Amino acid sequence: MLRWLTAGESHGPALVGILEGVPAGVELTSAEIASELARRRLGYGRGARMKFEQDAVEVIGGLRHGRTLGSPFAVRVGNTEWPKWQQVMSADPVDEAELAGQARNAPLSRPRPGHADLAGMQKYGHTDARPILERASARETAARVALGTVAKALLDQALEVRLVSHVVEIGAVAAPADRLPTPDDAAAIDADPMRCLDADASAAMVAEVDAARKDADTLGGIVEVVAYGLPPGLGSHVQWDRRLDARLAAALMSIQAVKGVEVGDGFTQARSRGSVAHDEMDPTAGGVRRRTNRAGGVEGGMSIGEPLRVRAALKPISSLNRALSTVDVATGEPATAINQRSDVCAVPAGAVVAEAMVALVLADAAVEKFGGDSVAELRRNLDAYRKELVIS
Ligand SMILES: Cc1cc2nc3c(=O)[nH]c(=O)nc-3n(C[C@H](O)[C@H](O)[C@H](O)COP(=O)(O)O)c2cc1C
Ligand SMILES: C=C(O[C@@H]1CC(C(=O)O)=C[C@@H](OP(=O)(O)O)[C@H]1O)C(=O)O
Repeated sequence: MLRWLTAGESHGPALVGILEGVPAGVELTSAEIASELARRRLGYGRGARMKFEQDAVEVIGGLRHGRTLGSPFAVRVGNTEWPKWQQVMSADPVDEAELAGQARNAPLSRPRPGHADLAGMQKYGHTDARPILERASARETAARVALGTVAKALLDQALEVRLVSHVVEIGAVAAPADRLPTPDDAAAIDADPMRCLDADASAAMVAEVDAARKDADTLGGIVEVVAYGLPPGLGSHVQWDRRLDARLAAALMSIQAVKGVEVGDGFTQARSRGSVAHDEMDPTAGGVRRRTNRAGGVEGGMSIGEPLRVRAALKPISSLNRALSTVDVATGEPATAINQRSDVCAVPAGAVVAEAMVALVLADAAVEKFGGDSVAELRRNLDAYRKELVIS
C-alpha cells in the first residue's frame, strides 16, 4: 500500500510531502521532481505569484544516489517568498511590536465566497481567515506533484504505464474530442500555453482568459488524464473503497476547485441507451478486444487493460478582482470579500495536479496488486500475472 500526506502553509517556509510504501529501486532525481513542479507552474492565466516564486526542491528521505530505498520518501518544497512572511507565519510566538504595521498580518475578517474561509473560521474558531486560507490554498498541490513524480516513475519503470494530461475545456471553449493524446504528445501539450492538444482551441482559450481578465472575472474548465499500459485487474469490485474508479474520483475531487469527476464517457453514457453505451467485445487469437473504450478503462471498479481516461471539472477561481458580497465577521455587517491577487484561470496547472493524483492512485493499486518491495520484484510478479491471465 502507498500512503501519502502533505503538510505546510501557502506562505510558510515550505511544503512537505511524504510517500510511504514506494518499492526500492525506482530511479529518480531531484531535477526530475523540479521539472514536474515547473510543469505545474505552466499555463496562461495564472497570477503574479507564479512569476516571482520558485519551487525549491529538496529530497529529505527515501532516495540515495538516484534510487529509492524502500523507506518513506520525503520531499520539501521551499517557498522562496518565505523571507517576506517569516514574522507573519512564524511558528514561534513573535513580538507584537515586530508585527505591528505589517499589512500582511492584518486580520482577514471578510471571508471570500467559494473559499474555505468562512466554514474554516467557524469550525476552527478563528476570527481571522489567515489560518484557514494558508492551508486551503492550492499552493499545497506543489507537494502532491512532487510525490506524483515518484508514482509516475514507479509506474513507468515497473509497469511501463505512462500518463498524459491535457485541458479539454476552458469556460465556454471546448477542444474537439476527436483525438485522445498519447504520452508522445506530452511535450507538445506542455509547450502549449493552455496545455491543450488542439492549437485552434488553445488560441480561443487564451482569448477567453484575456476576456475574463479584462472583465475582472475568472474561469474554470475541464481537464483529462489518460494512462496507457495498465494491466487488467487493478482495483476490485468486492468492496466500495477498493474500486479503482472510486479511488480515482476521491483523489481528483480532493484537488482544490474540482467539483466534478467523470470516468470515460460517464455523463454521455448516462444520456444514452444501453445498446450504444457499452464496449462490445470480440475474440482475437487467444484473447479479447473491445470495440470501443467508452468505459474509460474501468469496469466493475477494476482496470480492464484499455487506456484509463478520467476527467475533472474545476470551478472558476473564487477570488475575483471585483467585489463579491460577504459579511464582515468582526462587525456582522455586509462587506465585500477580501480581494487578494489571484489567478484568472488555473486549469492548465489543475491538469498537472490531476495527473499526479491519478499516478498516485494507480501506483497504489499496482503495489497492492503485485506487491514487491523492489521494482524488480514487482515486475516479476506482473510478468507472472500476465502469463497466467485466463484471457488477455
Ligand atoms: C492550481 C490551482 C491554483 C489555484 N489558484 C487559485 C487562486 O489563485 N485564487 C483562488 O481564489 N483560488 C485558486 N484555486 C482554487 C482554490 O484553492 C479553491 O477553490 C479553494 O481552496 C476552495 O476549495 P474548493 O473550491 O475545493 O471548495 C486554485 C486551484 C488550483 C488547483
Ligand atoms: C501559490 C500557488 O497558488 C496559489 C493558490 C491560491 C489559492 O487560493 O488556491 C491562491 C494564490 O496564492 P496567492 O493568493 O498567495 O497569490 C495562488 O498563487 C501555487 O500554485 O504555487
